[in-house]
Amino acid sequence: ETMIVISIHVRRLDKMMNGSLTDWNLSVFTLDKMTNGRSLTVMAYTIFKQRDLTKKFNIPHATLLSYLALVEGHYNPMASYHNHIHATDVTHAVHVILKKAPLLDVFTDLEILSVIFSSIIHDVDHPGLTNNHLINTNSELALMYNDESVLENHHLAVAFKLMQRNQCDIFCNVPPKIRQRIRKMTIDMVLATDMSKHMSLLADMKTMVETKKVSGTGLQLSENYNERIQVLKCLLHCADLCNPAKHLPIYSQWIERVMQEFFNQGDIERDLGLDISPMCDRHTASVEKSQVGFIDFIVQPLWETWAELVDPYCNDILDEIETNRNYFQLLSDNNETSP
Ligand SMILES: CCc1cc(COc2cc(C(=O)Nc3c(Cl)cncc3Cl)ccc2OC)on1
Ligand SMILES: [Zn+2]
Ligand SMILES: [Zn+2]
Repeated sequence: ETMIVISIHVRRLDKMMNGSLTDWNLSVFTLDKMTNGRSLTVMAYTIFKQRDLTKKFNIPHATLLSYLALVEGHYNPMASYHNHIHATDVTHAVHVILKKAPLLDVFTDLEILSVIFSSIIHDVDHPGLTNNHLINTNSELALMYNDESVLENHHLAVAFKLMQRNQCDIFCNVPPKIRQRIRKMTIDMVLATDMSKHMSLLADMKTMVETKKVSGTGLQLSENYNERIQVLKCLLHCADLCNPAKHLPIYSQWIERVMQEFFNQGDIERDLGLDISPMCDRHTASVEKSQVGFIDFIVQPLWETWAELVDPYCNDILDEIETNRNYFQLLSDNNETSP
């Protein structure tokens, strides 16, 4: 599609979505159908406009549209989960979390630009395989990145490389020092989406909870970069893990997709005679059990710590997670009892 067609989509949807954009349970699947598979460009452009980021950072509209369309086109359509719709979902989640009362006026425009930019690009060109699989199969990517946060390093390299394309440097009018700060924050946040960093991220957040007095209104963050980036890393990580916090019809579609992706990897590992990765064997995996485990060990502890540190009022999210967890626990019990 030409830029004109996309900007027509954007303008038309901008009006429609204006109200619903901050709706936590907006269906990005419906949005993607409405935008002919351009939900990331439309979502991201609308958020940039609503937050006045194009004006604040002097981003030419055509450059923004070109870069967003280029990034969207570099998400892997063959990945059933880690495609451009996941990026739309995470970008939308970051936008909605940032709008919550305790976070209003906490972050600078630069930090808001950086975390929204990070969510847009955070999984670009994902192969639909895990880091461990890429390492165990001696892939080119693992070789390139010495087995360390292989995918996350790749997403970052691709995103910044694409910015060098003609008329795609969205930070062309940003002073070099500020560009450098955006780049540093983006690298730190996207590297922190590596699940192998989850436990240390959670531990650091719990430390912050211990030391941080959350004032009556919102989070009081110091000027210290490490403290501020810590919360931003967690924000993006929470958004990356927001599926179980959505209404069941939406959450179920993400389960379908992640299962398909994991099982596809398991099929490859079986064919190669490798050990099949956890939850990736379609012949033995229990979807219900793995979701209960995913919620109990990863998602609920993360969101509960987020609530303690930042948003004591995100009970609606914690309630949704618990409701979904109990639903899959029930399914799992029934599968046990009934033969
Ligand atoms: C049977 C396959 C299976 C796998 C799981 C775990 O479930 C999920 C896991 C993930 C999940 O692990 N996402 C992810 C993140 Cl946040 C960061 N880096 C890599 C990855 Cl893969 C995202 C969504 C899920 O369910 C909706 O539950 N069942
Ligand atoms: Zn990722
Ligand atoms: Zn992701």
